[in-house]
Amino acid sequence: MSLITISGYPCAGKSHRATQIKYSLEQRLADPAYPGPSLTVTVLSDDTLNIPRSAYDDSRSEKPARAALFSAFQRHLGNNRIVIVDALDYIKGFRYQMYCAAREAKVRVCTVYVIAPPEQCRTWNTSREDGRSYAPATLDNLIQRYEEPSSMVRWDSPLFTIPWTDADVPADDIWRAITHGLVKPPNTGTQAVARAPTDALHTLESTTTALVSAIVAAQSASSLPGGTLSLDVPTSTSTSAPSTPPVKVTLTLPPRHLTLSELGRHKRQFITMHKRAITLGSTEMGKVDWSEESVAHKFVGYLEENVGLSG
Ligand SMILES: Nc1ncnc2c1ncn2[C@@H]1O[C@H](COP(=O)(O)OP(=O)(O)OP(=O)(O)O)[C@@H](O)[C@H]1O
Repeated sequence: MSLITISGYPCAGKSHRATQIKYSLEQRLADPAYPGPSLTVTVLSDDTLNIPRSAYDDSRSEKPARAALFSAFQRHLGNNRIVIVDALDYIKGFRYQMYCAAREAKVRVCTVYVIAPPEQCRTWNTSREDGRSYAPATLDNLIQRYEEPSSMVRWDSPLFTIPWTDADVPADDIWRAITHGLVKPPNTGTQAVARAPTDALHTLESTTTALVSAIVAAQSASSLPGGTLSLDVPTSTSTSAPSTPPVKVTLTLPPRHLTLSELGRHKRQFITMHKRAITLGSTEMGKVDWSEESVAHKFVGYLEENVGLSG
C-alpha cells in the first residue's frame, strides 16, 4: 500500500529514523482517531536481509546486495503493508527503479532523507558497538558517491529531510503522504512491459549514444576532469518534436578524463546486458522499462557504478 524510501550517508542514523517512523506509524494505526485500513509496517534493510557492511567494499559484492534488497522490496509491496526500505539508497537510478515498481503496484510513496555531516557519520561509525561498522575507506567512498535526493524529481518526492540534530521525525507529514497522498497510476514512462517494445534495441542504442556524446562534450567544455555533470540528453522524441524537452540527468564522475573508447566499452556492456532482457522481458533487477528516460537514468546509474571503479 505504501513505500517509504530512506536514504542517507552510511551511518547517518537511517535505522534510528526508520525505527522512529515505524513506531509513529504503528501508534497511528492503532489509534481510532486515525481511521483507515488495517496495515502492517515492514522494515527492509541490510540487517533484515543479513547483508554485511563489507558488501559495500566493492562493486562485485554490492550489486548482488542491491539486487537482493530490490527483490525483497518487490515481494513485500502489497495491499496491506507499509514498507520502509532502510538502506543507503544512494544511487538515483536505484531510487528511480523502486519508484517505478511502486507506481506499477499502485502504492503511495515518499522519501526520507536522513542528513548528518560526514564527520558525524565517521564518529558514529567508529564508536558503533553493534559490530556493523563500515571500513573507513568504504564509508568515505560511499559518501563521495552519494547522490542526494531532490524534491524536484518525481521519484524522490514527496521528500522529507531529517537533520541529525532533530529529536523527532515529521510523523504527521509522513503519515499523510503515505495514507492520503496521490497514488500515481503507472504511465508510459513507468509501466513495465511483459515483452519489450520492438524499438527497444533502437532506444538502447540511441539513448546511450546520445548520453556518451553529451558526456564527451561536457568534459571537453570543462577545464577540470570529474565532478558532477548536469546533462540534457536529446531523445528521438525531443529531436522530432522540439516542444518535447530532452531528458535531464545528473552524473557524478571520478576525477579523471573519460575517454570515448572507455565510454564506448561501457555502452556496449550495458547494451549487451539489456539485450537479453529484450527477449526475456526482464533482468535480474526486475522488469525493464524501455522508455528513453528510463534507459537514460539506468545508463547513468550503470556508468556511475562501473566507471568510478575502473579508474
Ligand atoms: N541521532 C543520533 N544520535 C546519537 N547517535 C546516533 C544517532 N543516529 C545514529 N547514531 C548512532 O550511529 C550508529 C549508526 O546508527 P544507525 O544504525 O541508525 O545508522 P544507519 O545510517 O542506519 O547506518 P548504516 O549505514 O550502517 O545502515 C549507531 O551506533 C547509533 O547509535
